Amino acid sequence: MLVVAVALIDSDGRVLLAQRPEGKNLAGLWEFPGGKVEDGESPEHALIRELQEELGIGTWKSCLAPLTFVSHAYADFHLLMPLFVCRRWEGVPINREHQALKWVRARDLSDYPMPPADLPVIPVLRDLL
Ligand SMILES: Nc1nc2c([nH]c(=O)n2[C@@H]2O[C@H](COP(=O)(O)OP(=O)(O)OP(=O)(O)O)[C@@H](O)[C@H]2O)c(=O)[nH]1
Ligand SMILES: [Mg+2]
Repeated sequence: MLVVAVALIDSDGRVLLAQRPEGKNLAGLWEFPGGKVEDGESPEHALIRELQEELGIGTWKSCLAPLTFVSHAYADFHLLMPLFVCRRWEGVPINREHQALKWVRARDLSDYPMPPADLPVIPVLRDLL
């Protein structure tokens, strides 16, 4: 499964985490906004679409910088997830689909339970920030 996600970074160097909705797999865990890449979509286009759907913000391909990727074997599928960094967008993120949104400092990321696939990303973000 190809999923694209983003670390949105604000002007204070905090990262936006979003709590997965009730009823979805991994409900309650804190994830990076994003979602599945649909047929015929580029990863960047899928991410721009998901940011609009999930957070009501707009951004541009030129503002998406590749950071790392995740490759993780879940019991029922293998997740391949490119993770972009984005520091410029228009609008203010609003919570349209998640249980909660939270701006988190890099050193505090481990206080928020994340999907197992995401754990290797934490030190990468700490180094970046
Ligand atoms: N968005 C996102 N998905 C993640 C992360 N880590 C991780 O394991 N995933 C997995 O990636 C898969 C797809 O995510 P998703 O549920 O957000 O997909 P989506 O937005 O397209 O939702 P939908 O299928 O309900 O329309 C899920 O199985 C989810 O558990 C993460 O940090 N961000
Ligand atoms: Mg999603």
